[in-house]
Amino acid sequence: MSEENEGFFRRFHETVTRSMDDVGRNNFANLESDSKRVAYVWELPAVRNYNLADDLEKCQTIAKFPVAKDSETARNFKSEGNGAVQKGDWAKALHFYNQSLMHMPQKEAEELSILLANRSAALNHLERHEEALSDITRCLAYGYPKHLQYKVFERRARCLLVLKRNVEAIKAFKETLSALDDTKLDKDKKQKMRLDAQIMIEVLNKGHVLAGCPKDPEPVVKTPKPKLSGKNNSKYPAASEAIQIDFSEEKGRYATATRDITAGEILLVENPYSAVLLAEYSRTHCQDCFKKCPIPLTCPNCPNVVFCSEKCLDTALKTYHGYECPVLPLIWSSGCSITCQIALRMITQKNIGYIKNLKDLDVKPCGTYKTDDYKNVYHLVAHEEKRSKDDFLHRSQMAAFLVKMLEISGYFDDKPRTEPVKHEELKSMAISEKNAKDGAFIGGLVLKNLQILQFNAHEVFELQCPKPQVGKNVIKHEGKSVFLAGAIFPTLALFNHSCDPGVVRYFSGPTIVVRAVKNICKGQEVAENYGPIFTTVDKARRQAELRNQYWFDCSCEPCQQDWPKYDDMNETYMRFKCDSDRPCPNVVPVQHDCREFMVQCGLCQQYTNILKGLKSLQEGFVEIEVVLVVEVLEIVVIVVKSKMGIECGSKIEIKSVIGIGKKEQHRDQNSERYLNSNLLISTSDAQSMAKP
Ligand SMILES: C[S@@+](CC[C@H](N)C(=O)[O-])C[C@H]1O[C@@H](n2cnc3c(N)ncnc32)[C@H](O)[C@@H]1O
Repeated sequence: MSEENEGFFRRFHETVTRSMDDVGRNNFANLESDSKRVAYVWELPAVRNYNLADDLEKCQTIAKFPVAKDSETARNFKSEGNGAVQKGDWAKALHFYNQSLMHMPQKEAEELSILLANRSAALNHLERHEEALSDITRCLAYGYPKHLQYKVFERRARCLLVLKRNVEAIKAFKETLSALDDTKLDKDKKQKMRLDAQIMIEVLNKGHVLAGCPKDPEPVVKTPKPKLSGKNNSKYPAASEAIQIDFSEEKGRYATATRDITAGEILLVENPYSAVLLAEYSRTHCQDCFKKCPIPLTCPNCPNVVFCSEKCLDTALKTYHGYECPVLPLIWSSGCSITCQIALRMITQKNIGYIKNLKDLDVKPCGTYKTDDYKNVYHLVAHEEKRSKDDFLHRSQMAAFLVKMLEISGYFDDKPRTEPVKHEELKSMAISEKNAKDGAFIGGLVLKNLQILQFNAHEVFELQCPKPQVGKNVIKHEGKSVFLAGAIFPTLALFNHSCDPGVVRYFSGPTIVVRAVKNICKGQEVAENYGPIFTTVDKARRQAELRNQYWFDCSCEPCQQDWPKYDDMNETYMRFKCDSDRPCPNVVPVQHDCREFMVQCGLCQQYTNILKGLKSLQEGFVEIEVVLVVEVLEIVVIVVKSKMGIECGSKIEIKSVIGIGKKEQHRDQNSERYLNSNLLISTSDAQSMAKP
């Protein structure tokens, strides 16, 4: 990939780093706070004189992200939509109207209203009546021309009829009648429509009385929110009361079971403190709740992001998107990774007044551990004491760049800008004098966020599940998890890793759900999975990955006892933990045709009774090949192969599940469970982050 395609941040980083001599580097290394580090970067001549406008001219990726809406592009899409209507291709028409709406500037209110009316027609034909109704309301709000309104009122009435909302339909037919007074239709047509509407009102009124004047049915209820099994923990409300957070010098904080936990229990349901959608999904998924948006609402100012509802649009505009909107093309084109975008969102989601009021951040918070309290996030592991000066320098440059973007966005003036960024504003990467103090404080927070996210961010997945194929004794699911966004979950971030984890994660929008996948006894650790697990990755690689990415030496059971991977397990012998009186870490291999029940350990020479182990195997073990997620919230296990006399195709109780998804997919996903967030630059999408 060419340097231009990679984004311009790398060039900025290299230029600034090269410009520093040993004295400058030493001065930087001696700085003691994050805000001083970022302020130092802005003082460097190479940063003050850095002309980003020059870089942008060379940057090819910027062309992918238009900075403003454009009526010509919008009108071209609209004509394509109208062409598709003439051919009766309503799905294509919907696609083009969506595109047109995305690009149409807000000042073209009448054109927007016509587009929405056209889209409602397409939706009605595609039998998406609820969505057609929403577009009709929107088109009227935009000022749909009076002489055409009879059309949308009549469409509204027909949609309501299909949805059996007859009382509302009567009202809509009455609205059609009054709107017909304003039409330019010829007399006969008008008369016919009037008669049709009157007949419908009469028939519906009679039917309504005959049926005993029932109320209209309520609109369809959305998917219920996932719920914890049992009560919430009073100190950590996102977690169940079955979990507590302990501390040790060598492992920091970690979760343990306060009582026996049964496989399948939901142990944590948490909203993210911050979450950011990957750029490649910004026009297909809601920027705020990550739902797929086949009928998008668009940002009034930019053509780059979509929303699923007025509620999400409103939330985003009033907070983070209001500020990010004018600089998003710059941020995406810089090539910065999703982690850097989360570090920025942790600021933009709150206004400058809130951020400036954050006091005594270094005092450890006590009391209830709330997910939306920045202080809790601030105290997550950042390993500052182990960082090199080069690491700090690189992150400080990223923080300086991100805060410069904030300045351009109007964040410091508490007023989101609406006009596109001008090239003159990019002739220096230093922050202006008037924002120096606030800039240093916020820069310090962004730098801290970058360090925290390195160890605590999660990837958010969307489960894509096409219809299952039902065959003889087997239901085949081709579902796959797609990496959609990055997020930080403050309570889940307190769970440590084990290569034989006790839980799995899945998502309902940006909300994370954590379920036990095995029985966990009271007092035992409830461990997460940071990526490598013993079933698929050998010990040396697991240890290297965990050391490199999370800066700890894993001493979990599979690492201590060097458990074999699935593929290396030998069917001719079984392995039993040495069960002698003395604590012995050995695993005793037993041939499958062994006739003894007391076998001797090669390490401690004591005897282990293997009958106990065999009995628990018989009770709990089945060979599970397929583990499915049904409607995201329910885990169901279907046996397709069993050595234990369980019928194929039957549903079984979960005793021990190693993950969600097909065995193969589980393997693929595991390496990507956590963001590779020690990296600041991503080359294309966040999946293929390149080393800085
Ligand atoms: C997401 S945090 C987990 C919570 C953290 N222990 C705390 O005190 O906030 C990740 C960090 O926890 C520590 N950690 C996680 N799993 C560990 C383990 N199995 N053994 C030792 N340290 C671990 C490492 O320092 C790692 O960088």
